[in-house]
Amino acid sequence: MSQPIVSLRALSRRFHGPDSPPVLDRINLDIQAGEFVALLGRSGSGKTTLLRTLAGLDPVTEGEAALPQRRAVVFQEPRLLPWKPVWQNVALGLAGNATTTRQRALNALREVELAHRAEAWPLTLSGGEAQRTGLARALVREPELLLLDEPFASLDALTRLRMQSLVGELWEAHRPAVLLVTHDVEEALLLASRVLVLANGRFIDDVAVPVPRPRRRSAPGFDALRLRLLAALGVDEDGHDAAAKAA
Ligand SMILES: Nc1ncnc2c1ncn2[C@@H]1O[C@H](COP(=O)(O)OP(=O)(O)OP(=O)(O)O)[C@@H](O)[C@H]1O
Repeated sequence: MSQPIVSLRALSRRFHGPDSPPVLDRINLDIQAGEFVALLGRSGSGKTTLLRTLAGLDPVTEGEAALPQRRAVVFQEPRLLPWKPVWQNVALGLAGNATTTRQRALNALREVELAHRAEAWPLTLSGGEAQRTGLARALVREPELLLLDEPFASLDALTRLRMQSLVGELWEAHRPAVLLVTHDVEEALLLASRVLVLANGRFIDDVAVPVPRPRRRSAPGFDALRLRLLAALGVDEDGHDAAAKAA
């Protein structure tokens, strides 16, 4: 296999001094170019901390991290600058003259089906449009590693479904490596080539998803993977704590 573009070795993260319990505990992780990885875990398991480390937003103090140069993040909230129109938010920080950066921003907006809102003010966007702007702002940088931190969590169910398939299409078109942090087992299985489960700062499962694309929940094997991942998360199908039910 070729050289991974992300390589973490014995990476730990503590927030309260060298003797505090680690939030990430000697993590090893390789991500290959173009691989779509989903990261599942219960609340507080360290998912965002890991994503922030891969984004270079959190320092590496224990262990080693090799990361690609071009990385981009889409957060749960789009974090747009309200005083700049949509296209300028997308173009923010791009190198080049005004004409080419505008053109690049417009191309990215077209890819997320938002070219018609290029001149709009962020506060006039719907939640889904704002998130698509965030996605365009990430794509325009042509990232080798795209980090998605629960990007659909605050969207309504239908918009969420549409965004999921849009992200799948964009990944197929551009093939960045992706790390998608999510709470949603089905979302992970619809999008990722591989699903990791984090608990107490360690990976407790690492599952390949050999289901052909475009993925359907009814595809053979999908449900077995869903049940396996729910079991790893320790919840039953209705979201109840499996251990509590067994007791
Ligand atoms: N800057 C920080 N300072 C101190 N503690 C932190 C900091 N960031 C995260 N933590 C702690 O690290 C643990 C893991 O947090 P993290 O946000 O990575 O979890 P998560 O899996 O993303 O949770 P959620 O699904 O609820 O977003 C939590 O106990 C959290 O309180």
